[in-house]
Amino acid sequence: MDHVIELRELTKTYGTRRGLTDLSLDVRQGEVFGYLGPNGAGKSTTIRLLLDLIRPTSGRASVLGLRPREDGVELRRRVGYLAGDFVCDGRQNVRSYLRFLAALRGGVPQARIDDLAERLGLDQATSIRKLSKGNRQKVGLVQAFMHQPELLVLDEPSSGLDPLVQQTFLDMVAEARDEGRTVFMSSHIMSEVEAVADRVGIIRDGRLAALDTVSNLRTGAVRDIEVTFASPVPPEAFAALPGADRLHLDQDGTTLTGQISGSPDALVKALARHTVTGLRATEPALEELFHSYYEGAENAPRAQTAPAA
Ligand SMILES: Nc1ncnc2c1ncn2[C@@H]1O[C@H](COP(=O)(O)OP(=O)(O)OP(=O)(O)O)[C@@H](O)[C@H]1O
Repeated sequence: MDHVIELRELTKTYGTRRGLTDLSLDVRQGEVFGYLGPNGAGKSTTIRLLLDLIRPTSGRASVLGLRPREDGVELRRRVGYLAGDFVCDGRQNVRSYLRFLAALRGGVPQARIDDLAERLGLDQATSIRKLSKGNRQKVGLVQAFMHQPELLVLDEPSSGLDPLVQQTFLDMVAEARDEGRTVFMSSHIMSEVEAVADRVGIIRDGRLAALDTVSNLRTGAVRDIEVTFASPVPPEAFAALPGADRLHLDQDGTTLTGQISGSPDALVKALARHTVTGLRATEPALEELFHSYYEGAENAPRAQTAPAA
């Protein structure tokens, strides 16, 4: 099975409201797939459809080769799911709550639960009822990871976690991938998706606005550049470069500024014919790409500051 998740023209309407429109998407075995989008874009709708928590208006979904509707029981056994609105309640403490969930999943070694709880800094002696939001989220993470599922489906998994715990979570995701598991995670936090995802899907208004690797998404982006030369260079030196139609050489011929879109390869080769004394170029962060995609797909992804060199 190459594709752990296959979505075909998946559409979900809520009365007259459109949750998701014609979504087709494949998630490959063993990859971490980051699913990004602003509030109300349709991320949770997609995730709920995967797990048969809601049913599509049209289109179809296949998860681990199974059909969410018909094979729900098997699917839940093989998937680790963290809901965006994960709630846990009850009089028991964290340890007995997790043991209860572990039993539902056919048993999980206590050492595995203890290890995850310890890494996340979750005190299992605390009463579920008294947990803070962040600690409830940790319970949600432990229950999603503990049975070592083939597929992890995580809706806003970092919500409420402090930065150190967020890092631990990212380590857990990377380890899951190293073990051959697949992770589908929605997020608002670009830096975490950038740090861990192999591919990214950007959803806007219920439609897929972009789907690619982080590096390919960046390739189409615009970089700001500034280059200084030891001696004047002729204006025609950079006139015919692909993607470099917005470059400007100053009157002295020693400073080149402007923007370049796509691969910087041709520019680098043209620069190599001269003595370069300074070079500043921006590396567009996923965050800027993301904002440009959901603010208006017609705008080219645009980099901001943060010198790359
Ligand atoms: N039960 C529902 N009834 C009516 N409309 C709904 C329902 N659930 C979602 N929607 C609508 O569907 C659209 C997509 O919502 P969804 O919750 O999937 O977005 P999201 O990307 O997960 O957003 P967020 O980041 O805010 O959780 C929104 O316009 C939302 O108002």
